[in-house]
Parts: sequence; C-alpha cells; structure tokens
Amino acid sequence: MSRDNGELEELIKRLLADPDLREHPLNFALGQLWFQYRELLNRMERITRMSDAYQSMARQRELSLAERFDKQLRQLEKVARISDRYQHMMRELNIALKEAATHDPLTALANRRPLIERLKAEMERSERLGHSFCVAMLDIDRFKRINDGHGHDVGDTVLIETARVMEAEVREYDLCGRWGGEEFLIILPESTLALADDIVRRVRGCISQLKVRVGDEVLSITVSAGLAQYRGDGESYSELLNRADAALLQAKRDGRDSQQLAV
Ligand SMILES: Nc1nc2c(ncn2[C@@H]2O[C@H](COP(=O)(O)OP(=O)(O)OP(=O)(O)O)[C@@H](O)[C@H]2O)c(=O)[nH]1
Repeated sequence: MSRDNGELEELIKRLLADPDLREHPLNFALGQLWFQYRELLNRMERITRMSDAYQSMARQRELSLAERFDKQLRQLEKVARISDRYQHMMRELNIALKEAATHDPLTALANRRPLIERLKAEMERSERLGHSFCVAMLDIDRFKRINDGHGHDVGDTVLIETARVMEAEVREYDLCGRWGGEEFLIILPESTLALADDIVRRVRGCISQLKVRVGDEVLSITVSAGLAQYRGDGESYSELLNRADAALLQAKRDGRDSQQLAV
C-alpha cells in the first residue's frame, strides 16, 4: 500500500465515521465504494497468497523431481559399477577356469586335454597333407629317490625346473605338456623320427645341465625318452602313445639317461 493510498483510506474512514456527514447524499455512495474497495483488496490478497503458494509448490516439486532424478542416477551408476566389477570377475574366473582345465597347476605346462586335442589335430593334418609328426614321452630318472631323499617339495621343484627347460628348448610349434606324475609328452609336428631324435637329445642334454640346489647339495637330473612317429593308416593316438611308452620302457631298461625310437 502506497503512502497516498494510506492517507486516502484514513480520510475515507474518517468521513464515513463523521456523524455530521451521515446524512450527506454522497455518504451512502462513498460507503458502497469503500465496501467494494475492501472486498477487491481482500480478493487480490487471496489471489496473491494462492499464487505464492502455487509457485512455492511448483518450486518444491521441481526440486524433489531433480532430487529423485539425481538419486536414480546415483543408483544407476552404482548398478553399472557393480555390473562392471561382476563382468570383470566373470572374465577373470573364465580365464582361471580355462587355465585350470588345460594346464597343470604345478608346472604350468599343458595337461592331457590340450595334448590329446593337439594329437588328434596333428593326426588329421598328417592324413590330409602327408606330413609326418612324432611324439616323445620323457620320464625323470629315479625320481622316487629325489622325493624320498629330499622331500616332496624338492621333487616339485625338480618337476618345475625340468618343465621350464623342456619348454624353453622345444621349437615354437612343438607342444610340450605334463602327461602325469614325472612323465612329460612332447608333440613334434613336421618332424621325421631322425629330426625328433635330435631335438629330444638336445632337450635331455639341457635338462642334464640343470643344477637344483638343496642346501649344500646339488642335484643332477636325467631323463629317459621314447619316441614314435605317427604311422597313419588309422593308427589311434593311444596306439601311438603306447609305442612311445614301450620305447621309453626300453630306454629305462637300457640303464636310463637315454632315448629309444619306437618300431
Ligand atoms: N614331488 C612330486 N612327486 C610326484 C608327483 N607326481 C608323482 N610323483 C612321484 O614320482 C615318483 C615316481 O616314481 P617311480 O614311478 O617309481 O619312478 P622313478 O623313481 O622315477 O624310477 P624310474 O622311472 O624307473 O627311473 C613317485 O614317488 C611319485 O610319488 C608330483 O607332482 N610331485
């Protein structure tokens, strides 16, 4: 309300309250006008209050919408983070499972499964392309003595070291794995028996150079090996391995630290 309005209102109130002017012909009209003016003023105040309340409600609603949106966004981000972590874990788990299914946990060499798969693939390739391939079965000599004399942990170290040398010495496309116990298998693709014989001799030579220290003692390791070339003509992989095994047995009988070719 402005200052002028305030003064005018005071004047009107005074005029309407003046007993001398009660009978004045304009008094009734002024009274009516004053009444309507007050009504209008009240209505405008109500409308202003409603408008203020509405605006405040709208502001409140906007705020709570923004808050809800923010909250949902934060939840979504959390879910996305959990899902990322979960996927990462699943990937790691998959790799670990695959590794466990295909590798020997002690030496980290291939286990029987990939060895057999590779054998079958090489047999199929050999039948198709006429390329020859060989297998070599290698066995650590007198390994039981190492275990019995120095303990299982030393035996494990010998297995690990032997595997490391073996893998380092074969060609890139050869596959070397742990067949079981102290027995290893090397698959030598694209190899005649004579070439495989040379490679295995070199591998055995390197293993015999290995020095495994146990306290003050240094252990020397030797291995015996039996080699067989794939015959084709429907020979199965187990027949091929049996021939290599028989040759290995012969090498052991011959005094160990040697290798024999299967017939
Ligand atoms: N430390 C250790 N020993 C193993 C493992 N697997 C098998 N062996 C042991 O390897 C030894 C194999 O002994 P044998 O089959 O008698 O052969 P060997 O003493 O090497 O004799 P030859 O093969 O005839 O020279 C056994 O004592 C098994 O317990 C292994 O993962 N770790």
